[in-house]
Amino acid sequence: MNVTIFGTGYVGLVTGACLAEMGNRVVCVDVDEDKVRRLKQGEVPIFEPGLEPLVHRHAADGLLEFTTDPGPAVIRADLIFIAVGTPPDEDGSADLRYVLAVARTIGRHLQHYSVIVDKSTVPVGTADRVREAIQAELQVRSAEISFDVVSNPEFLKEGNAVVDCLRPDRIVIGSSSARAVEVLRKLYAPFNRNHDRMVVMDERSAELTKYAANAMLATKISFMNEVANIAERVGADVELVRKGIGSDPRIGYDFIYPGAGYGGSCFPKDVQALLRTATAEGYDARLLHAVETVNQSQKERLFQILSRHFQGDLKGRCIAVWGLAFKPNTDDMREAPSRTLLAALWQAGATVRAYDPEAMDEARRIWGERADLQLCASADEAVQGADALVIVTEWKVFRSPDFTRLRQALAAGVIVDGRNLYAPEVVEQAGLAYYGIGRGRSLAVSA
Ligand SMILES: NC(=O)c1ccc[n+]([C@@H]2O[C@H](COP(=O)([O-])OP(=O)(O)OC[C@H]3O[C@@H](n4cnc5c(N)ncnc54)[C@H](O)[C@@H]3O)[C@@H](O)[C@H]2O)c1
Ligand SMILES: O=c1ccn([C@@H]2O[C@H](COP(=O)(O)OP(=O)(O)O[C@H]3O[C@H](CO)[C@@H](O)[C@H](O)[C@H]3O)[C@@H](O)[C@H]2O)c(=O)[nH]1
Repeated sequence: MNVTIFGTGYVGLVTGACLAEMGNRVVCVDVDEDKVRRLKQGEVPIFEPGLEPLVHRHAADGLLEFTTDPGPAVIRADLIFIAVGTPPDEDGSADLRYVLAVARTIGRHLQHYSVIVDKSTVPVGTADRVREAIQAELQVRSAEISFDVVSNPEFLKEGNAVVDCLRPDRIVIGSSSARAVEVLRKLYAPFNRNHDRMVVMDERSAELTKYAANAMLATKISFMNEVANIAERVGADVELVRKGIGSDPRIGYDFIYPGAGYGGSCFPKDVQALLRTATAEGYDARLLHAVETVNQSQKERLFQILSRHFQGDLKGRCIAVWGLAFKPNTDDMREAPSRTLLAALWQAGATVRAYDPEAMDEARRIWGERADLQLCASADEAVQGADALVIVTEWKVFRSPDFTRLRQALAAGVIVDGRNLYAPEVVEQAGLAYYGIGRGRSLAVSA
């Protein structure tokens, strides 16, 4: 089928490459000229495992093209995906300006029936607004062209996006048009070979499904961070508690890892947007408030632990940081807990030596040159001459360091394990002070 995708970010580019992999002819449109130029030259602007080979393969066989020119891309399409950003507005609600700009562009160029598929995460009611925006442009042209707008939220995870897209748990389709659902059934048939993953519902329910999924996952994380904070106070180890509850299939092991708080481009903004939707409808979503509040204070935990260890005086201290990306296997630093930590360390007069396997360019882009930040070429280099080490992101390469060497490198001999990667007793045997998250066994809490 002829597919056009607006937006070549994590969702648009991955979707485009995966749909090309299934034999569709895909054109990706973006307003960012530099991004499109790089993509045309075969440069994939984001780090996402497995994406580069797919993009190269289908750019070479002609199934995947990139352009900044929306007109021909709209005219050729059986399906048009909207996969542009929906960042938080000033009050936390989703900013729909990019989605609606694409809708107007579609309306200006549409020539024949197409299915407009919204993949961006958008508040309930957006499908109606997209439909109205397209219709308004058609009226300006006095054009009578039928089209359908479908909500098809995306559930991929960064770092695993290609696998998630090729083998989705479910494909949620929100549409009241039988014709549009048929078109999507055909498009997604190769993804449905072993069992039908399509869940068809109305647009509003599909839009809410996306927020409900992210809010549920964020709730699990905040709940577990809350349990971790209780565990510290009562002298229990949350890692044992995690295993103890995860073995109950009703709870499960997924998304119950305590840590430095959730980050990324989705959970923080989507929890906030759902809260705003509820508030706008006169409902006080107390649970969502709590999820967000717990997360904000959890992002400050690593700094609090360091500050307590150094008795409130971090001025002139040098802190090594392993991991800057908001999670492993990505270079994305949007809302990353590392940013909260570094800001607090700088505010307290400390300097930072940081290393991340993939996010160094992004870190350079965000912070530029500063006297209080050394971006290091390796994990080893980051700890040389530092007083303490903080693990913020659980990259595999940080999982089994040589603690004896770390003891020699770290002047004050302190490890803050923000992801509970290590066994406290093993770290302590090397003569290091160990602090984890919710590991009451080794941490007497007074704060
Ligand atoms: N990143 C994820 O893991 C993920 C997963 C599921 C859903 N989502 C949702 O999908 C949407 C996109 O997220 P993303 O992370 O891919 O965003 P992104 O910021 O990485 O990419 C968005 C792209 O859209 C482009 N764009 C903006 N206006 C445009 C226009 N008028 N025409 C063409 N292109 C335009 C931007 O230049 C940018 O390249 C958001 O609503 C997000 O919440 C994201
Ligand atoms: O047990 C856990 C699991 C995750 N996290 C943190 O939660 C954040 C988000 O992680 P993850 O969900 O793996 O990454 P995203 O790429 O943000 O994916 C989420 O957001 C996407 C955008 O909406 C959705 O499509 C995905 O289904 C949803 O998992 C990260 O900071 C993680 O460190 C924890 O602290 N503990």
